[in-house]
This record gives sequence, structure tokens and C-alpha cells, in this order.
Amino acid sequence: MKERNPWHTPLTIFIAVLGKVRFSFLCLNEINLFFVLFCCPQYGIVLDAGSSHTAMYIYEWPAEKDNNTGRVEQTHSCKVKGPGISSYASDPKKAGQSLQVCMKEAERFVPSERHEETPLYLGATAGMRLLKYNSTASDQVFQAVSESLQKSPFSFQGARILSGQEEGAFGWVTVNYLDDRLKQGLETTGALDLGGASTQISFVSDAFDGSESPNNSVNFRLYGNDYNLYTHSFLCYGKDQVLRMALSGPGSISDPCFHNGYSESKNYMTLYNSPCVSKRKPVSSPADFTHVGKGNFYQCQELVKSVFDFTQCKYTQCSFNGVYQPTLQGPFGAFSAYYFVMNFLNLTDTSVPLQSVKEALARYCSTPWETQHPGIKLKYLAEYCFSGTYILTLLTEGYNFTSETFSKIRFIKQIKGSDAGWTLGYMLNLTNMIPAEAPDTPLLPHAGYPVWVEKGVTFNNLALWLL
Ligand SMILES: Nc1ccn([C@@H]2O[C@H](COP(=O)(O)OP(=O)(O)O)[C@@H](O)[C@H]2O)c(=O)n1
Ligand SMILES: [Ca+2]
Repeated sequence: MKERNPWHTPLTIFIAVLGKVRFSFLCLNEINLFFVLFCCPQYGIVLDAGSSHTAMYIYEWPAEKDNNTGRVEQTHSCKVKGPGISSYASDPKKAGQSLQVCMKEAERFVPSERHEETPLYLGATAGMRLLKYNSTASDQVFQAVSESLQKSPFSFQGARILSGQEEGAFGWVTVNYLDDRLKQGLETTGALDLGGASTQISFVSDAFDGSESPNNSVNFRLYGNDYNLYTHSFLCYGKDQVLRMALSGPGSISDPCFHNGYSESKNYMTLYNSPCVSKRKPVSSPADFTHVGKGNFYQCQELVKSVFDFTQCKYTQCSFNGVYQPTLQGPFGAFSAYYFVMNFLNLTDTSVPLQSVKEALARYCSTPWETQHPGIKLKYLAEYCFSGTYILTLLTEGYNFTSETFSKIRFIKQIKGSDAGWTLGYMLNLTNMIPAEAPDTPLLPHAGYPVWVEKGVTFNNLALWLL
């Protein structure tokens, strides 16, 4: 008979105990992972109070302690019925009331036990920036929307106007966050945002260090990478305000930017009721005018060009209106009205040469006015020729995109299910969700990575990190 190894029993017990510990560790980790992935997501709500309308976005992310990226997702959006909050200047209470339907919807989409800790933000953009010229009216609108939002069960964090810089920079953060470019330190994508009352351009350029035009410079340190972002917001250069400027020009009542056969009686007061065009108001004018279309893209392009000032530039180079712009660099994502308009016109494919895009738009503009287009508001339909022309003119004449760089633009509505726009970047910033330094521990064990590593277990590290 073989003699029994005196160490056998203790060793077996030791190994068995170790196995148990490892097993229970694994269980613990699985429970943690379950909690992180399925149990208790956190929520944030942002209201985008734009010049033309307000939209509400609900974001969701796993409830973990550590800041992370690429994991905040938009789970729901709600379009507020009616115009933007700045349109309620003469009846501010209605601005507050208009938000109620979407806020009720948010109460259904966010589980009730999470309501109290869910931050709610309202950010207003160019419509309110313009209304701020009349500060009493703008204060009253903010008062009304704040009172309305305070009544919601969420944790209301305030309503404020974003500066043009913030609007541009947060749009850029959103696009690059959703594309996972920040955490991985990849080349970033520029952001082009076209609204109704302002438009933003934001990109990183090696030729830009901020010194030539500090007002256009925003610095970020994100995941251990430094970014010096160029950004500019052109107030009054959203498509609705540019349309007013183009209409208020001489001889524009017979309008090349509207289809042949289009004829509408419009009110002069409404046209000039904006600080963007008030200086153009003629001394005396009739109450109404007839807006007649003549559908000519090339003439429309000339008319649109006349709203840009290319005569002055005190820097090495400018876009327009004397605004500094470094040389364009990298790919660009163009969203909001850029997308709505180009998508309607079937012109989102930028592998099509710029010249062909212009020709296609010229053909569209020359088609007779046709009101039959199911599901599209007549106002939008009437304006697509103008809007498309403005977009191409802004990109090429304004920002200096060439036929080559035009192909680097992607017209986008969403990235991975979340809308491109400033709201996500705004919330990520206010909730401190993007750390300045890169996390030094991998977040999830990924393919090829040893699960058991020297300093402990990657899986365990994740779990402990999340505890
Ligand atoms: N389906 C849609 C929705 C909005 N839009 C336009 O998109 C623009 C959105 O601007 P906005 O309300 O965000 O205005 P800003 O405050 O950003 O200047 C407006 O010009 C709308 O008319 C569109 O062309 N098609
Ligand atoms: Ca907007």
C-alpha cells in the first residue's frame, strides 16, 4: 500500500477552499455585473429649447460609480407641440404649459423610483438669445418655463441660455462621444449644426492654437487627451433668419428661392419682427405683400450670397462677416436642419460630386410648386429649395468647403440611436460624466485579454470598481 502524503488532505482542503472563494467571487461579480447591466440604470433629461421648437431627450446609463464613456444612450425623445419658447413672449405662461405633455411622457419613461434623482435641464439657444434683446420678455419666459418644470417630480437643475460657444462645443462633444472617438483618442469629427436662428461650426485643426482668435477657442481635457477646439456660432445665420434676410433684400418679392407657381400673401410686420432684419425694414411699407416664387437655383444662390459679408477680415483667414476660421480639417458630421433638408432632397450622399449635387438642386428648384406631399408641412415644403441653396452656399462660400472636402461631410440625424445635437454633450458635462484623465483599468474583460492577471482579476477589478 502506498503511503499517504501527509500534505494531501490539507492541500486538498486548501485548494477546495480557494476554489470556493474563487467561485463565490465569481458569483459576486456576476451579481454586480447583473446590477450594472440590468438593474438600476440612471436617467437624465434635457430639454432643447430651440428657436423653432422644443424637444425633450431622455438619456440612460448604467448605475456605476466610475465615469465612463460610450454608455450613455438616448432612450426616448418627445417633440413639444407648437413653436419654440421664444415665440411665447407675449403670453409666457403658455411657454410653460407647452412643455407639460412631454414632461408627463417623461414620467412614464423614467421609472417612478428614479424620478427624484433624475436631473432635468433646459437649455435655450438662438431664439432666446435674440429675445434677450428684450430682457423683460426673456426673463418672463424663463420664469414661466422654470415654474412649469419645478412642478415635475424630477430634479430640475435650471433653465438657461447656452452661449454660442457652448452650443457649438457640446455638439462636437456629442458627435465624438457617440462615435467613441474621445476615449480612444482617435482623430475627431467636426460638427456642423444648422438651426433656425443660428448655425455652429466646430472642429479641431492642427493650424489652430487659439492665439489668433481666443473667442473661438475651447479647451478640453478628456480621457487624458487635450483638445483645442475651434468653434463659432453665427447668430442670425440659422435658416429661418437667413430666409427673412433674403426676403427683405431688394426685389426679392419675386423670389428665385421659391418654386414657380408659389404665391402667398405675407405680413411685413411678421417678416421684420426680428433683430436680425429690423435694420433692413423700409421706412414705409404696406401691411402685406405677396411672396411669389420663380424657381431659379442660380439666382437664388446669388441672393443668398448677398447675406454674407466677405469684404473684411483682420485675421490670416476668415469664413465670413470678418470671423476667423482656420483651415478645415478632418471629417465632419452635419446635423439638425442640415440633415432634415438634405435628406428630404435626397442629397445626403456626399460621394456624389458637389457639382452634381448643385445640378440636382437646380433641377428641384425649377420644378413647379406642388403642394401634394403627404406627411410634410407646407411651410417646410415651400422652403426646401431655399434651404438647400442656403446649405450649399454656407458650406462652400461661407466655410470654404471645396468639392474635395465636401465629400468628407456626413449628413446625420443620429449616431447609434442617439440624436446628434448639443444636448447629450451638455448633460455629460453637467453630470461630470467624462473624466479628464483616462481610467487606468480596463472596464470589461475583452477578447484576448487574460481574465486572471497578475494584480488580481480583471473581472474582480471591474466588480470591485463598481461596488
Ligand atoms: N423636420 C424638421 C424639423 C426641423 N427643421 C428645421 O430645423 C431647424 C431647427 O432649429 P432650432 O429650432 O433648433 O433653432 P436654433 O435655436 O438651433 O437656431 C429649424 O429651422 C426647423 O425649421 C426642419 O427643417 N425639418
Ligand atoms: Ca438647435
